[in-house]
Amino acid sequence: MGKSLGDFHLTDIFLQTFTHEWETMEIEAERNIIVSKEDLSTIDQLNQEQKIAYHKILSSVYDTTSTAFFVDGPGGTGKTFLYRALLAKIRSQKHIALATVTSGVTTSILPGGKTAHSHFKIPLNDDEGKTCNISKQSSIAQLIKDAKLIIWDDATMAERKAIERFDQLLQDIMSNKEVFGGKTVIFGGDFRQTLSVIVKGKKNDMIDVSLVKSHIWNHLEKIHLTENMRARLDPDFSSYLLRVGNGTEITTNQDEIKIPPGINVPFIDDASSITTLTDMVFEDLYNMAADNTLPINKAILMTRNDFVHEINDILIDKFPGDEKCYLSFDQPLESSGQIQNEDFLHTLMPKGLPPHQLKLKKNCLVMLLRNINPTEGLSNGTRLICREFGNNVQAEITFGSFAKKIVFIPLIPLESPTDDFSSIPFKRTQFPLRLYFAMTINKAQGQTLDYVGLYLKEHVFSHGQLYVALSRAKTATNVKVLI
Ligand SMILES: Nc1ncnc2c1ncn2[C@@H]1O[C@H](COP(=O)(O)OP(=O)(O)OP(=O)(O)O)[C@@H](O)[C@H]1O
Repeated sequence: MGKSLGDFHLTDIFLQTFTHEWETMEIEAERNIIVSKEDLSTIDQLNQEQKIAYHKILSSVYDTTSTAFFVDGPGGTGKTFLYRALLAKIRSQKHIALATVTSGVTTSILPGGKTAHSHFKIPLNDDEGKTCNISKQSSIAQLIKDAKLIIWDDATMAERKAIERFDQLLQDIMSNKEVFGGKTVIFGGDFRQTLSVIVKGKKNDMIDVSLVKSHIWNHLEKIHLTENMRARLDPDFSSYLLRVGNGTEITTNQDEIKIPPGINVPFIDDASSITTLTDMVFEDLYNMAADNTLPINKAILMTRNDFVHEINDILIDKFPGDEKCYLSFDQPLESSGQIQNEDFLHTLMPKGLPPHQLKLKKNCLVMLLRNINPTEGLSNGTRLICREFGNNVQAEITFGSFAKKIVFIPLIPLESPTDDFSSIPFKRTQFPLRLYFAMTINKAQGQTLDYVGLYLKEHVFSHGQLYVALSRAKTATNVKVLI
């Protein structure tokens, strides 16, 4: 059974030594990131807009006058593609470039990507103090000092205070009062895709806490990408997406956006409509199970976790092959009455945790739920195909720089999220995996999918969420929406 550091009841001195060694390993890995041929090849593929941005940013990196940038572009305009080209160029010259994202969901999309919290120890909320927890003499500070470029993707999802603390940290480490201590920093994102910055916040509350309201905003040189590279083969679809994202698509009297007829799957009843949608998206389920070389890049997107589990259960039952079912070991983190009951804990399904009953089959697609080893390609959000089952799950990485690599996923203890107030705090020991037939819209951010099924079992709470979901697809013919 896997254990966490806390299970060993280590003394403070041991814990400090362990943390120090762990950090040293992480820094060493960061300094030695291997650039894949695929990432290097992105440099020659940049479109005109990306090329101009690429050269402008590189001249800031190598000149003495450094600039901070904001790369703005609707979904699919190749922001990530541009970052990958920049990271590949700088790292291939044996320099350090740090890739940061706001949310753990998107860490796997950038090579060597880590959350801002784990990279720069930025406090996540006000209770944790006002500055980043990094001393000027530490090896992390030295790494930051040595970095030629720092990229922070999805900065539109970050609270401005976090970015202001990051600015203070860089000024302190660099002993330089210029913005970001005179370092070349790129922020990027798409305000149309901002799902929620504050829990249950209204649009104006979200704007108030976002980067645009910070004094830093005016210091950022804006770079705009406009060509939708994801949907470039379907210009009408691309224009429709932009109207949805900009809030200019015509709405009904109830402020609802009409889904074009070709995309819409009419609702008859729950069971038959789900069958229609799943058959459309996964028409080749038998081929997927039989041919372990087939790239699987499709998913059904939904608004809520419990709906996702329902669809995943239906599809794993349909997926041909023998089932392997792993049962988790669940323990409460607080001791009181009802929550002591393990059977009750088994029924809980908070976000970011694997299910109590993890049903898998050979060649089915799963998503990793934790950063096990980002420098070796195992990040939160990494997509894998299950190959063999034993004490570990043997799986193959499907996309990105580590594609085709065989990895072993261990059993680990995972705690329920602290920001999920509907759940009881507990620890689940399970493989950190979830089936990938269906996922929440939130989890799909940053991805490009060959086929998207969208099941809106309840109204999406914002145009932004609808926009994120639809804009994962490349053409209108490869999107189906069931309402
Ligand atoms: N210059 C290019 N040549 C070929 N393909 C490209 C180019 N730029 C982007 N793409 C492809 O277009 C798709 C979308 O690109 P990317 O994910 O970088 O966009 P994005 O702006 O980061 O999107 P999102 O905001 O939705 O995360 C990807 O499949 C990417 O590989």
